[in-house]
Amino acid sequence: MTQRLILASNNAGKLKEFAQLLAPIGFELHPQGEFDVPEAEEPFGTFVENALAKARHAARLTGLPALADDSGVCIDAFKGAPGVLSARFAGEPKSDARNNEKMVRELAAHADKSAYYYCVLVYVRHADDPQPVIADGVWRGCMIDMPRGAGGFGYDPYFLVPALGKTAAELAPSEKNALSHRGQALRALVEKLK
Ligand SMILES: O=P(O)(O)OP(=O)(O)OP(=O)(O)OC[C@H]1O[C@@H](n2cnc3c(O)ncnc32)[C@H](O)[C@@H]1O
Ligand SMILES: [Mg+2]
Repeated sequence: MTQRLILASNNAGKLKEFAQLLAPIGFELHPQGEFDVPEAEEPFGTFVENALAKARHAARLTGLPALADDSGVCIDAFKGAPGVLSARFAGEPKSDARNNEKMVRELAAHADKSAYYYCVLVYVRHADDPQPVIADGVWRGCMIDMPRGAGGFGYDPYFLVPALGKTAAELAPSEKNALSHRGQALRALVEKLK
C-alpha cells in the first residue's frame, strides 16, 4: 500500500534526493510546500531537536505523517561548525554560494581539512506522536577550496570523498544516495518502520 508522507523541508536538493530514495519503497511523498506549510523555526543546538520541531510543525499543519531532515557539514578545524547552522553559515538570506565562500576563506588558515556530513531524520505519525522514529547517518570526507562538479547542492562541490577522488557534486544522484549521510539515515529509518 502506498503511504502518503509529508516531507517537512523546503530544500529542493533534499526533495530530489528523497524522491529517488523513497519512490521504490511505496511512499507517496508530498513536499510541505504543496500544503503551504511555512518554514519551521530551527532554534536548537542539536540536529535532532531541530528535526523533531520541523516534523511536528508539518504534521500539525497538514494532519499527515511527516518526515523531517536536519543536516549539515561539521568541519573538524572549526570544532564541528557550521553544524546546525550550515544553511545559514553566512547569514540570512540562506545562500549556498556565500556559505561556501565563507567556508573556503576561513578554512584557508587551517591545515586540517577533514569534515563530515551528518543527517538526522525524524518521522512522526502525527504532531503529538510520543514515539518519533529517529535515524541518523554520517559521511566523512574533506573540504577543498576549488569547486568541482554540478550535482547535489549546498557544500557538495567542495566536499571531497577521498576514496573516490571525487566531490559529492561529481557523483551521479544514485551514487551520492548510496554513500551519503542522508541515504544511510533513510535506509536505517526504513528498517525501523518495517
Ligand atoms: O530545513 P529545511 O527546509 O529542510 O532546509 P535547509 O536547507 O534549511 O536544511 P537544514 O536546516 O537541515 O540545513 C542543512 C544545510 O546543510 C548543508 N547540507 C546538508 N546536507 C547536504 C548535502 O547532502 N549536500 C550539501 N550540503 C548539505 C546545506 O547547506 C543545507 O542547507
Ligand atoms: Mg533549515
